[in-house]
Amino acid sequence: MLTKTAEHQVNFVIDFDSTFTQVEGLDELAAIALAGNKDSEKIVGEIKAITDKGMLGEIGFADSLKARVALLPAHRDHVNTLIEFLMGKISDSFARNREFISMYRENIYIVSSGFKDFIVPVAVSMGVKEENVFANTFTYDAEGNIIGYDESNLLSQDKGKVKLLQALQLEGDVYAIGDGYTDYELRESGLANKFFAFIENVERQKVVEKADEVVASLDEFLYINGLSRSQSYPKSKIKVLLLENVHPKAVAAFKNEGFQVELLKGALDEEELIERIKGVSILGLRSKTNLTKRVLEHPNASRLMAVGAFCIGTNQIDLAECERRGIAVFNAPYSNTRSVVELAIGEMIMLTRDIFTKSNKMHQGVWDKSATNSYEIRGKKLGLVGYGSIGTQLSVIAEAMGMEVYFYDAVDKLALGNAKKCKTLEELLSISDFISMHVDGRKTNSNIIGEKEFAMMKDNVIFINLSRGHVVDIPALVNALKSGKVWGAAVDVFPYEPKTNDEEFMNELRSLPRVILTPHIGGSTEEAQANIGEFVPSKLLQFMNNGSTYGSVNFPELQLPALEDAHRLLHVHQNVPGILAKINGIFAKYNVNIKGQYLKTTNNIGYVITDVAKEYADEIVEELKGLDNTIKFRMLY
Ligand SMILES: NC(=O)c1ccc[n+]([C@@H]2O[C@H](COP(=O)([O-])OP(=O)(O)OC[C@H]3O[C@@H](n4cnc5c(N)ncnc54)[C@H](O)[C@@H]3O)[C@@H](O)[C@H]2O)c1
Ligand SMILES: O=C(O)[C@H](O)COP(=O)(O)O
Repeated sequence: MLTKTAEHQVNFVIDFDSTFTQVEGLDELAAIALAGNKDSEKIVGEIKAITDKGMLGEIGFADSLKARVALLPAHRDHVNTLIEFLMGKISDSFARNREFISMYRENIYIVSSGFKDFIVPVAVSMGVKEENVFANTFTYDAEGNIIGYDESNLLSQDKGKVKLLQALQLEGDVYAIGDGYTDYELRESGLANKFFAFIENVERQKVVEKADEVVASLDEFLYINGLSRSQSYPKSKIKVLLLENVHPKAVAAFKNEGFQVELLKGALDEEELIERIKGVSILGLRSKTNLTKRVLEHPNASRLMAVGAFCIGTNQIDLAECERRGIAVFNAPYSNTRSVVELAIGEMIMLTRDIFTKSNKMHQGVWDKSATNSYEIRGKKLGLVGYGSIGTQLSVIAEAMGMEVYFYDAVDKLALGNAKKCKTLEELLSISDFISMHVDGRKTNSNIIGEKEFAMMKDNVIFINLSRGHVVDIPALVNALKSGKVWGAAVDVFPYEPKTNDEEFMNELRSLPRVILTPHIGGSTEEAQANIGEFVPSKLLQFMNNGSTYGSVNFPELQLPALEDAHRLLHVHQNVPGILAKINGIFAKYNVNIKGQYLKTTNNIGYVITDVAKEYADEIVEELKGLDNTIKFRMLY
């Protein structure tokens, strides 16, 4: 059975504010009651400050409660509004673990120094027994205004939780879960066997220090205690490392799912990456961080499951090594295509009108009005090297602007519009007025444009490289510019690029006239980065949550159905004959009911996904993991 139960009776004493729900109920009640009041911010601030002091044990609880209620001009209607608000603020990990709550209903207690008036409806809606909710109660006047609270209630007193638990005399072990000092006091008093500091919503150092265990989600608590839960392995224990300042949307996407996320602004070199990849399961990078074999084979990278290239190019990643290790890689193949195309068009116009020279002169006070060496792009021949997503989109737009488009691609591509296919690179180079590079960054594309290729070009050609730096031999381009073979150039990518904005850009192209230099920003628009920040995490999350690999650049591609009332076992293995039979042999041996099974292979690896009934023997997992040629195994609940 995967669904384990505690071997002996355990009572779960759970705090409400900032634990069961994400917020402090009384603070929120104050904000609701004071909405529109000119002193609202001040009074709510005072109430919150007192709440915090109480949580940290810096003032006695009874004093803190009295002070806060005295500041609270609330009515019964405000309490009703608060209840509605709190229904939407149940902590994520509690919301997804209703099954645990119903399974352990008899032994789950909500013990709070808050108020039953709003706690009971919220807790009961989640399956908690009303009789098991212990909290204070407000007193109201005839008009429904809150005028105080029941001061005889143990929970309104100092050490109220301790007194209540003494009175309850629970049988069996007691595990206290909460974010406040008063929750720890249950452990200190000996009434609780263990105290779990719950930090999903708020982390208080003084409380964390006292904890037997610190849990970032209810799943983590359930995992530690071998209890039934919604996640096979708690996401709060899974590390996501995002590099190169990926869009905040990406950070939010992973945080919202409960992962541990770290974001670094710059790229990392090999040594730094080896250091930082320790314990990381999901890595996000852009074009500047190289994920090499050396990094991948280091023991620090042993937890790596998935990589997101938050860009188009994936030449910086050793895809084959990732595949060999069962690490799925995803990218954003179209999210910045348009941005690159727009930049290329803009640069062609700027160069052919020699705008930068004129603009620089103007800044020095020189008025040089003349049409000499200034041309339209209309009617000129544009030669595209690489006719993929960017090349084709540029082809269509350039043609709409009146250019004659030629292209050369390593594979046979259908021409769009009136574009003309060139059979050889030489043919394309010899007829084009503008040459724009849009090949991918595979190693064999190193220096595909060098002295020989520049020599084949027309005189006064305009040359653009927005693809990858190593595609063009820079000294050869410098010579071609100096000799006048190339009239002007726009270069966005370089064989070596600074790791961060703090590093100086060093390149022989610096200071040459009619050369537009940009810091690899072809894809750096707000639109493109926001698109990428949504697209890549969505692929990574699908892989993590459901096993789907659709869109992966190195893995067998599978679009899997949602997981319904089953456990999903994901097995990655070397692609040798007989593995599927062996896997199914294990299922047959343990008489497991298979609900669905999917298999896809590449030349090197196989990916088998099996959905099975929730009840089966734990030994199956061990046997599957132990099968010869297994690369990776994981399980989804
Ligand atoms: N400057 C930037 O910020 C920026 C932004 C996005 C993409 N890029 C770069 O642009 C590249 C192209 O992007 P894409 O989306 O069009 O990729 P793509 O894979 O759709 O197209 C690349 C095309 O180049 C062709 N090709 C590869 N090697 C070739 C060669 N030697 N000769 C002729 N054709 C060759 C391929 O067959 C393919 O059709 C990316 O791989 C990336 O490196 C740069
Ligand atoms: O491959 C890409 O998409 C571009 O080179 C952009 O890379 P970047 O995200 O590092 O700017």
